Order: sequence, then structure tokens, then C-alpha cells
Amino acid sequence: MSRSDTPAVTVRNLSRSFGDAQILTDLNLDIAPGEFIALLGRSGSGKTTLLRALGDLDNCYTGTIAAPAGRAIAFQEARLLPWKTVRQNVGIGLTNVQRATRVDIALGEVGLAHRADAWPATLSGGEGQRAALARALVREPALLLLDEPFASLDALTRIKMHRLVESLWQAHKPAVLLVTHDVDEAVLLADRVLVLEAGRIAIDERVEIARPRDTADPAFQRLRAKLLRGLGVEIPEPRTEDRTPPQLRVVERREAVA
Ligand SMILES: Nc1ncnc2c1ncn2[C@@H]1O[C@H](COP(=O)(O)OP(=O)(O)OP(=O)(O)O)[C@@H](O)[C@H]1O
Repeated sequence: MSRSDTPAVTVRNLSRSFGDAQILTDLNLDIAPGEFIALLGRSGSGKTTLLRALGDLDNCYTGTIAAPAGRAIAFQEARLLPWKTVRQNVGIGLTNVQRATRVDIALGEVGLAHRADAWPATLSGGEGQRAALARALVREPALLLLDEPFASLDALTRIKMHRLVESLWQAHKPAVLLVTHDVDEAVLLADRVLVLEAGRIAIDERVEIARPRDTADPAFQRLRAKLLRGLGVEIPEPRTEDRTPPQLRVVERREAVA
């Protein structure tokens, strides 16, 4: 994929309403090539509306969007065609040559090679999302749009999917817009976390934490708390420092070992 300094995505004065309800209002956004963006916001704030406009699924807006032609989208549900196998689903819309050269590689990358001939109905939730990711990847997108792709997965599968998405992104470096309700997921994965509020980007935080990230890292927790407050969630102040004298703490630890 070719990369340059020009933004992968440029959104200017984007407005979208449904009837009398103004959802997006003069929204501006730049996404750099290869940049991983997470988009947070209260339910109904317009996250999916923005993603659909960026994915060219909706063009009833005013303003301008410049985005690469190579776009791929994955949703909360895998949305596989039930009468086609996993391999056939992943290959939909590709040329014969692309299908022959890319599909099995993508299935291998998402850890689904052994399920290539399976029917969608026989897949677990996590396997379905892996198939959806493979279907997005084979298109070699310059912009990958992910609409809450892990929301319906159990906690353990979600952790595995976070690692998978991060490694796939590092290998292919598309620009990513991930819509999520999960602040931890946003801070874990993104270069920048945005909060959508009142139709605009109200918070735009760069995540300056080395990867792979650890939720227990104090810098992680500070940013998490800041974003939660930005989302209007009242959370207690961080616990004050342990005021026990250092000497006493060492003694306590020795006793515990003994
Ligand atoms: N096709 C539509 N017709 C009418 N109203 C719509 C349509 N699509 C979205 N809306 C409304 O626009 C608002 C924003 O919806 P959107 O799905 O973008 O929010 P969201 O931030 O993604 O919400 P959630 O986090 O709950 O998924 C909501 O009030 C929704 O009801």
C-alpha cells in the first residue's frame, strides 16, 4: 500500500440530520495514513452515522469527505452469507486471481485456515468476527472501518481479538476508524481517541503509551479516567499515594514471605 503525508481521510463541515434531528454538525476530522483512531460517544451521538458516511454507505450529508477508494467495513455481527462457506464469503467480490492468491493467506492471518470450508452457522462468535476481518483484509483497504466489532464477544475472545487486530494493523497499516463503547479497548488499540458529542468531535486525545499496552499502567489509567469523565461518567479520584513509611512497607513484605 502506498503511503504519503497527505491525510488518508479528510472530513470538512460534515452535517447529517434525520428529519428534525441534527446528528452531525459541521464536523471536521483528518485521519493520517496508517493511523488507528477509536471513536467513543454516548449512545445515539452519531458514531455509526459518521462511519457509514466514511464507508460510502450513506451520502445524504452536506460537507465533504475525501477518503480512499479502498475501504472495508466490519460490523458487530459478522454478516456472512449463510449459503456460502467461510472461504467463499471471504472471496466475495474479488477477481479470480485475487481469490486464488489472497483468500487463504487472509484466513491464515486471522487463524481461521482450518475453518475455510465451514458453513457460517457452525462458527463461534469469535470465529465469525475473524472471518469478517479476513473478508475486510483481502480487499487490502487503505481505510478499515470497524463498527463495534467485538461488542458481542465474551471477554476472553475480545482480548484475543484485540491482539489480532493490533497485529494485523501493524502488518498492513491501513488507517482504522474503530467505533466502540469500550474506553479500555480504545486506549489499548488507538493512536488517537475521539469523543463525539453534540454532532462534533469534542475530545481528541493522542495516546502516547508504548505498545503493547497494559491496562494496569498508570498512564493508561489516567487517560482512561480522563476519557470517562469526558463521557460524563463520574468516577472516583485516583487513590492517594500509600502513605505508609517505606521502611515499614519492607518489613511487612518480609513478614508476609516468612
Ligand atoms: N436511518 C435513520 N433514520 C432515522 N434516524 C436515524 C437513522 N440512523 C440513525 N438515526 C438516528 O441518529 C442518531 C445517531 O445514530 P447512530 O447510530 O449514528 O448513533 P451511535 O452513536 O452509533 O449510537 P450507538 O452507540 O447506540 O450505536 C440516533 O438518534 C438514531 O436514532
